[in-house]
Amino acid sequence: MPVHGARRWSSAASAVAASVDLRGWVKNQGGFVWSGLHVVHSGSSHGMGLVATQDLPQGSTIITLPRRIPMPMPDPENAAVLAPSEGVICEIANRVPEELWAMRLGLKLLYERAQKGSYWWPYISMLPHSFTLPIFFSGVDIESIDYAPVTHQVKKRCRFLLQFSSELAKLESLPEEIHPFAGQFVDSGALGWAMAAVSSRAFRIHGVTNKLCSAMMLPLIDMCNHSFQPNAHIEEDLSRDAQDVSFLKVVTKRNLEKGSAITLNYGPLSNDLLLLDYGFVIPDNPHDRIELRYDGSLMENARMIAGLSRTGSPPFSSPASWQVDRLKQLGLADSGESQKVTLGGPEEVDGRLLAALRILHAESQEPLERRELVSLQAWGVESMVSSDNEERVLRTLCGLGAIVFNQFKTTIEEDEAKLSDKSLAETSRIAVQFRLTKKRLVVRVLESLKKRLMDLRAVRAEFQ
Ligand SMILES: C[S@@+](CC[C@H](N)C(=O)[O-])C[C@H]1O[C@@H](n2cnc3c(N)ncnc32)[C@H](O)[C@@H]1O
Repeated sequence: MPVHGARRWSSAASAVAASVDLRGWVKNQGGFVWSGLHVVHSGSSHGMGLVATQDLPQGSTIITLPRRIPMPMPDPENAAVLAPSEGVICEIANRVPEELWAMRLGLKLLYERAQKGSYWWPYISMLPHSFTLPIFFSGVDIESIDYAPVTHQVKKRCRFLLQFSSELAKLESLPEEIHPFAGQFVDSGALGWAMAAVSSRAFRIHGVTNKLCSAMMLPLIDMCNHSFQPNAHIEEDLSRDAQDVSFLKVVTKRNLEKGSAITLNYGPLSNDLLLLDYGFVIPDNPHDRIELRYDGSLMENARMIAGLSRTGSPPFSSPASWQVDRLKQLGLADSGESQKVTLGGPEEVDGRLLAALRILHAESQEPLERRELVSLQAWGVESMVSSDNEERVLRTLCGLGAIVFNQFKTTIEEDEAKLSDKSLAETSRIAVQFRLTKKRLVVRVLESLKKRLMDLRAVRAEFQ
């Protein structure tokens, strides 16, 4: 099922000398690269990166790219100026589901990679040959992720790549002049390589002009690694000169010391997205969450695990009609996509899940009658139905956390022991790191819920 690297696929770009001076190329194309900026191998799992070889003050521009350097998806509305083979790219890109946007731009990358004399050769030849994204993991490593929402996505992407490559095999009947990949068969490995190159390196810039909304490959800028506390950011360059050449620039957000790695924030991404699209995870990621499908039976199990007896309320799996009405308002009464709820993230517990449990634990509808749904979805004394109801909600959430935690096949200690094995393959390491971050996240949420419970009990004791 996993796809294999693009080994068999030859590219025109590979004919270029292995070591291309990307900085020199950017400058030759009319861009600016600060003289103290160097491309280095970070010596860690981060791969290549950019470093400052001198101190630099905050607000300094370190890279500017002219408009012609970024590689966007060809615009089908400009069909008149596109080469016929590029028009074919636009056409096949339309068959790619929206959620796999990286594959669309990946087709353009493969197109350029196959063209002799492509403008982007110097850039493409510098791209990594392999990626640590889970579409390239072995079946064992995919299973070892041990987290259904992600393994499901990985398998879906692998299936798509295999199916799409057999669809693209039909392009073989096209005459070579209009064949988008210069007559070559694009296998699932080549497609996976391109999708990975794009998902891990393209940027979606939301600038002030409407031309900046689509994803683009940004040569050199894409050598910057990620940090949630970045020291640089990308800006649209509004001070264009008469030739309208500068387009995007990277500007320092802080004073840089000599030796600092230049980092950008790739966005408020969960570890799921970081793993799927970039092939790495961040321990203690503040944007990470555990995804669950809301289900009355699951809530009922959580209640039982928490040791809570049923008071006057019906089982959570068959709530009273007034409860169903409120759950419907939350979008949690019918099955479907909208039933995704989460634990973790800045709010710790998904507001809809919190509100649903407050509703399910209410013994009658009276205390809820005057309650707005938004209020039920927030933490705080004013959002509680009653302190007794809140205690039950918090305990049920702890039960839910325990269920989630126990679903993992290994313990935190076992994962830590595995990671201490220096001979562990990189992809196996990433899979274990991923599931470990999820478990630690559940532990953090549980600790925080227990603290809320203690605080609530302390307040209750004060008023008794
Ligand atoms: C936009 S590229 C950055 C340049 C890249 N390091 C290279 O070798 O070309 C994004 C990739 O860099 C690596 N990376 C970036 N930030 C990272 C981080 N904070 N931790 C681990 N790997 C990171 C991941 O492999 C990711 O897919």
